[in-house]
Amino acid sequence: MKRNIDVCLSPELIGLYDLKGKIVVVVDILRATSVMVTALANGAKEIIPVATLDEAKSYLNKGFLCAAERGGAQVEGFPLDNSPFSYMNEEIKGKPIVITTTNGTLAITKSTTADQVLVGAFLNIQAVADYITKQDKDVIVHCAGWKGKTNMEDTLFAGALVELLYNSHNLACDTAHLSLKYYQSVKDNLLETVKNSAHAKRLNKLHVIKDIEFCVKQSTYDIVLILEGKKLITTS
Ligand SMILES: O=C(O)[C@H](CS(=O)(=O)O)OP(=O)(O)O
Repeated sequence: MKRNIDVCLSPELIGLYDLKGKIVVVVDILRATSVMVTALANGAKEIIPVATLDEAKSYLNKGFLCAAERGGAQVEGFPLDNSPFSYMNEEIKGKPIVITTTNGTLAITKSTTADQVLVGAFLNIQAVADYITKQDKDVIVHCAGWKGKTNMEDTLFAGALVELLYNSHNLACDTAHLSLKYYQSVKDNLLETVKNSAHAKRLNKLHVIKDIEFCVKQSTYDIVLILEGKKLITTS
């Protein structure tokens, strides 16, 4: 029997969805979930996503390696920022990393009533789709958006995942149709499309164009991130 896939376009709307018994895939392409996938693919032990700076500070005071970003910029006093390129070095290998960002970590903390919480990015989209097809569960893609608003790049990821799961999952509601059609209309020109997003323009002011180019690459990493308690780890 086919399962269902639905798309929630903002954390402000997640209360309208019943997450119980379902897999939720949280996505924040620019850049939180792309960073998390990159960090675990490059040897970090686990990611501890936290919603607030105060929580991150308490981990920092205990000696954890911490990343904090607000408004796209690294928060003073924290050693790591929100660029995937900061997670490709020896410093992170084998270590837990605490991350708080403007949108992505909030979406994760709002998803915890689900049966399973996965973290998705274009960087691991095929691995996420393959994992889901082996589970017998309905799926909700939870787009982190930007400060409660819908955004282009997370909606495009949702559409791409709907396309990959089209044969195993029914489209539960209109947002699944919308995101699929939107993705299919621009998928041959994904980078140029995302470069025109409001989020990319905000980040461009911070000179992170290479981050955007990296974050739209598909299936660079063959790993799946799953939330266990408060930690994101790779599934075995
Ligand atoms: O650093 C990022 O990529 C963004 C910054 S913001 O949304 O423009 O403030 O944070 P994220 O939580 O990864 O969307």
